[in-house]
Amino acid sequence: MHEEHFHMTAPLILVNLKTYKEGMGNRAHQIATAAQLVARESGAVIGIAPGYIDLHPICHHFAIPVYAQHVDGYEPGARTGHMPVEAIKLAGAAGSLVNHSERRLTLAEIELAVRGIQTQKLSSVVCTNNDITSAAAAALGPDYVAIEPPELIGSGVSVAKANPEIIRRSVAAVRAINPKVKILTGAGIQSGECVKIAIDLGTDGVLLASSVVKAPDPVVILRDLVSKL
Ligand SMILES: O=C[C@H](O)COP(=O)(O)O
Repeated sequence: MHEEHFHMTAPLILVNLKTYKEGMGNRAHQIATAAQLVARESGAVIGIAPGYIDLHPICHHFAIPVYAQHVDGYEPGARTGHMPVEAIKLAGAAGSLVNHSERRLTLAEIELAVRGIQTQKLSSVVCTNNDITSAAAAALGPDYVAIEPPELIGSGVSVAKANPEIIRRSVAAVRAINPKVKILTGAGIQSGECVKIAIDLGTDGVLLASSVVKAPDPVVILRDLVSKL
């Protein structure tokens, strides 16, 4: 999956399973099955970011981009409880989120993780909370910056509708620093309309979680999310 993913220009719908009970084990496989089905029938690029335990089996059973939720930039070696980039690559991951709002890192750690991901030729998605941190993240040259206002995460209120200004400002800030960096936005994304607003504001896709992970039938939500692409 790696090569196609790097060269893709289509918008990315990236579903983070977080540590929701509804996103673990069999349910992670159910969401991956739904993502693959909807991606195939729509032509959209739908990736998922499962927990580490589910990363390897999902990478090997599904032809969708699979991301780790976090990675450490350290070299493999005498460290305990860390996740080297080499480990997620061996598991088959396409890349990793870095600095998610629920897994914040120091600036030095973000830089180390982005370099490690680049060295392994995987895809990096650096999460940010506003336009200023988006500009700082863009200076590190990741594949994606994902702007998510923390107060809207998991709220059911869509950033695309509640705060389109922060998306606009972040797109401008990232483009001014490095126009090659792609942009995702997230927090409360739940429908095709949210995705359309995000794309129309100049982003390259969305990062979302609860609306898909907690849905009784993830296929229904995923079909709606890609309906206006
Ligand atoms: O990683 C995903 C984001 O934190 C958004 O979460 P949410 O879609 O539940 O608001």
